[in-house]
Amino acid sequence: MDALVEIENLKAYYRAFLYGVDREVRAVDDISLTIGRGEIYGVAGESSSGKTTLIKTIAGAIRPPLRVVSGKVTFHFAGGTQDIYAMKPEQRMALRWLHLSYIMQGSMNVLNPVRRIRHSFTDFALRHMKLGRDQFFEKVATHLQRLKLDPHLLDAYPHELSGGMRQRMTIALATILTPEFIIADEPTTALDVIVQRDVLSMIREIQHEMGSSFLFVTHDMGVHATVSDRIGIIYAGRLVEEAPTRKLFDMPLHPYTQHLVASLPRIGDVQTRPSLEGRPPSLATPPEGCRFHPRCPKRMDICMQKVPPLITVEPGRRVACFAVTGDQV
Ligand SMILES: Nc1ncnc2c1ncn2[C@@H]1O[C@H](COP(=O)(O)OP(=O)(O)OP(=O)(O)O)[C@@H](O)[C@H]1O
Repeated sequence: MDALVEIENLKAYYRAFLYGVDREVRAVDDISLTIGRGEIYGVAGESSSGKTTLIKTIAGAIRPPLRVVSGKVTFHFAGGTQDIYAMKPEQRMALRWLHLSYIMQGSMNVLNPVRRIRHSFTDFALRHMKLGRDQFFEKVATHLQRLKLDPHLLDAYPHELSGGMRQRMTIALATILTPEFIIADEPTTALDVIVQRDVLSMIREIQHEMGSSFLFVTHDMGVHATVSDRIGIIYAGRLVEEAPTRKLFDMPLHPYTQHLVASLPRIGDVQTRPSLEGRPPSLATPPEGCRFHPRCPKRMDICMQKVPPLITVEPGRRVACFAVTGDQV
């Protein structure tokens, strides 16, 4: 695989005062993964598992109380290879929009609610394009048409568009400079199912036509099944399984992934799906050994004592579970 982004042994903790005690919240705890050129890498996990913290840490958007304890993030963009933590803040800013862009859940965060949409395009993209205004807007119109959006919408205010249309416009904005890497954080969570389908197929088309890589974060396994090429499953700040999407759904290996896949609704279902007992642990006081062991139906003694390493069980497939790999450390 031709790597675009390499994440090695990344640890990022928050400092938090909980009940008067100074603690570390281990939100990203020793994560290593590689995002290939032109692939959609999905990250799944339940609420508070560390997905947003992982995104912030990869993008180098780190502010107290979050700090990177150790690890490395390397981008292999067209301009060369960059170690994100060795870069100055202004160098990191220079990557934004041109090489790396974001699609977030709330499109209103990006589109200025009191200005016509065309201003958002000039604010973010004009200076990077080195074009006169007329040529710039010609290019924007072509891009919108390619994404099946009417260029006249540039004269609208964001509130005049439906939620789905606004999110599509945000995606057009995030992709106008054909960035190599796009981070999408729950981009369809607030949309109804039909609109969600449109937005997902738009993301797929962009990936196909522009060859961009995506880090696509959502808790929704149904969305991952539609859009992601590979999936990394995060539980309590750790990557517990990684596999190509089809394999992950056909034969999930980790008991937590098995639960996620089994709880997806299926047409014709008459039975309710069994829920997992217990709750995810506090990341300030996670359990010893495997963090999933208190809820795991396959728990063994070793799981309470040792952290299961993420082991490659076949090419492109990794899992951190003693029940699958045995004790290989
Ligand atoms: N500013 C902060 N200070 C302390 N702890 C924090 C802070 N922000 C997040 N956390 C903690 O870090 C952990 C991971 O949070 P994060 O937001 O990354 O999870 P998430 O998987 O993105 O959740 P969600 O899907 O609900 O957004 C949680 O335990 C959360 O409480």
